[in-house]
Amino acid sequence: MDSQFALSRLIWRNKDPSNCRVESFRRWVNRKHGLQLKDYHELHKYSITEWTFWQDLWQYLNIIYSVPPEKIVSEGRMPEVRNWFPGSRLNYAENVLRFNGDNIAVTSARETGSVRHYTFRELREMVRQLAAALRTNGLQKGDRVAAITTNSIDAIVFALATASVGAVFSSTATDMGVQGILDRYRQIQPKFVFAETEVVYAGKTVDLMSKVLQVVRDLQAHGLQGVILLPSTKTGAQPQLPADVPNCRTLAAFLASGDARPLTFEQVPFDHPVYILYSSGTTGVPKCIVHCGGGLLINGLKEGAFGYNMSPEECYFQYTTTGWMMWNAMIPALTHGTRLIAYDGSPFHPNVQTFLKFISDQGATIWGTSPRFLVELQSAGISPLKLAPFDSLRILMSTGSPLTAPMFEWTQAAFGDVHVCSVSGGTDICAGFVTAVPSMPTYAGEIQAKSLGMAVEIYDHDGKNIEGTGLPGELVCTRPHPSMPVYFWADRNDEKYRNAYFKRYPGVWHHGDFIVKNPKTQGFIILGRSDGVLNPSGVRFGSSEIYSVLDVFRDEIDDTLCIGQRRPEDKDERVLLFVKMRPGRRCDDGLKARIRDTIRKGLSARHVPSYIFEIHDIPYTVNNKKIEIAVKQIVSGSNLKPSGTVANPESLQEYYQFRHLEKLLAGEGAKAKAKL
Ligand SMILES: CC(=O)CC(=O)O
Repeated sequence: MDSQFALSRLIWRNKDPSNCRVESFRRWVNRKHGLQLKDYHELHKYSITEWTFWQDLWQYLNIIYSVPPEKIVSEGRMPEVRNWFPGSRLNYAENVLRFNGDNIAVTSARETGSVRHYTFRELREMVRQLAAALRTNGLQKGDRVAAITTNSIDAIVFALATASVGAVFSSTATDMGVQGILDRYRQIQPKFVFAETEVVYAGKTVDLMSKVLQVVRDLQAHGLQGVILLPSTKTGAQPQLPADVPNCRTLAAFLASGDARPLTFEQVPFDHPVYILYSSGTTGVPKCIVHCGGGLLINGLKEGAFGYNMSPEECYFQYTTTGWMMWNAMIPALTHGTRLIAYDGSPFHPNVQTFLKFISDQGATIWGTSPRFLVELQSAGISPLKLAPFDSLRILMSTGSPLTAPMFEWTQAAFGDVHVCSVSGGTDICAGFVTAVPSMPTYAGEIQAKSLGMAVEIYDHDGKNIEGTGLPGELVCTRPHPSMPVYFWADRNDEKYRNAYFKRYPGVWHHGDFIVKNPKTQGFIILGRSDGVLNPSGVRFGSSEIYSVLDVFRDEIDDTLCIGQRRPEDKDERVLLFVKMRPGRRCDDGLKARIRDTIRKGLSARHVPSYIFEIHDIPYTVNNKKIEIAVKQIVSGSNLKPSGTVANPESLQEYYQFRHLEKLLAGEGAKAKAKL
């Protein structure tokens, strides 16, 4: 299917690839092992053939430990192999806090305009104080600490102080509803909860007190022992403490309850849990994915060093909430001495120009954003370089969903000579499977390569490797790596864990992404989630192929959603395209004809949807991912109770009418006749 690669065009090349940290590492591996690995691809091959690769990383990235590992890992197949570096003792927070000087560690900024810088020394002292208070109040290794918090210095301190004790941290964004929070925290039973009480988003002040109280009152029946309420992010005012919640204190009072003990780091095994994240299913209670400190540390350090050249000279701004894995994944940047920007608020308030200027003024060198944000910039006709120089920016990384080839081209042109890249992995590994490689060229629409140590392959339905064929298939990982989850919380017999990843291909991680590799460039294109693969008359393709060719309609179309419909009575699947129009525009027959024509020419006649419908809204998860599967299930006949992960659950209602297509179309036909 060559159409997939029609838009893959070379758009960027590093002028000095040999200076990249990944290249220094390759030369170091060659010297250490007497090898002659010529390029990234050979280094990757080594990384998935020899277990010593992980030991190389341990040494090269200077993991701090108190007891060395007895070995790297016991050889074997997934999912049994999860015990990496057995015998070792280390601490995630001790590694992350290895810098302790006067360079800025974290810039904590809010859309209200407040910007504060914290040095590594200050960060360490804040972690010390909080860890002392947590220990004084009874936090112990293995206990859980949860937060409902904005992305800020406080959240980073909560996570690191918790990790220093060997306890396990879990966070949700402040816009998560009561049910969503309880679905998560009832399962993990935190001992302490930190919660914001008043926040500002998109210019609106949001009082969180009643939501937080509902949550903590409920969690008291699930082992909660202490509640720490944060001041308003707008005014700094302290919250009113409720009389009926025992051990409820302000953050200031909680900190004051600690003592002057020095910061110590509990020495724990490599696979000791550090974070609990949640699967973003659209129905049912979320799975509680437990990640270990050693795995997220070594893999996070690897991605920072080799994907983004992180060092003390760099400043990394990842736009994220505390409810997305990118928040957890950004923290190891501190281990490189890299400054982090924690931003709380809407990028569109007071306007997107202010946000862009902020990024440039702060000197961000690495900026992580999403296709959705870039599309908004493009649609608004923004020329970023006219607003601000972005003279420090080197890397613009997009993740969360596929960045289409036209959007790659636009972004590259809009930001000039920066490394525009796309990466993909997910919550399940809190890392990337396919990633950015700054020493290699980029091609529009493509993710550059497999991440080191990740044995990514593409399987067909029968489990045959079809990676080299140019045909799309399932993204799988055939070898264990340390950032696999250690387990799911309260998952007796590992059942949910095995079902989630190993049911389809025994012994092989099935990730659920539909992916293709360009045999010419070796780059990857994620075509969508594989349970959303479109399959009319046996032709398999991904929704993002459709989204990609429809980018040309940006002036008229705000957003699109493409899914397959197959109701119990249908013999074959048909493709439905839903179109959300820009204000004042309509999806009339003329536009529908142009859409069909564009898809036919850009892809093929077989990709043309059976029906195109105008729709008011497109459902998204709170982490900005388009929800295809729930819509597919709805139009195919299922009734869904959306989970707290859906950002705009009311939007799903509109799709129920499309399960009775014939009736709907007959009605439309009658209306059209009546008009004549
Ligand atoms: C790195 C990622 O995988 C981010 C995401 O898609 O959620």
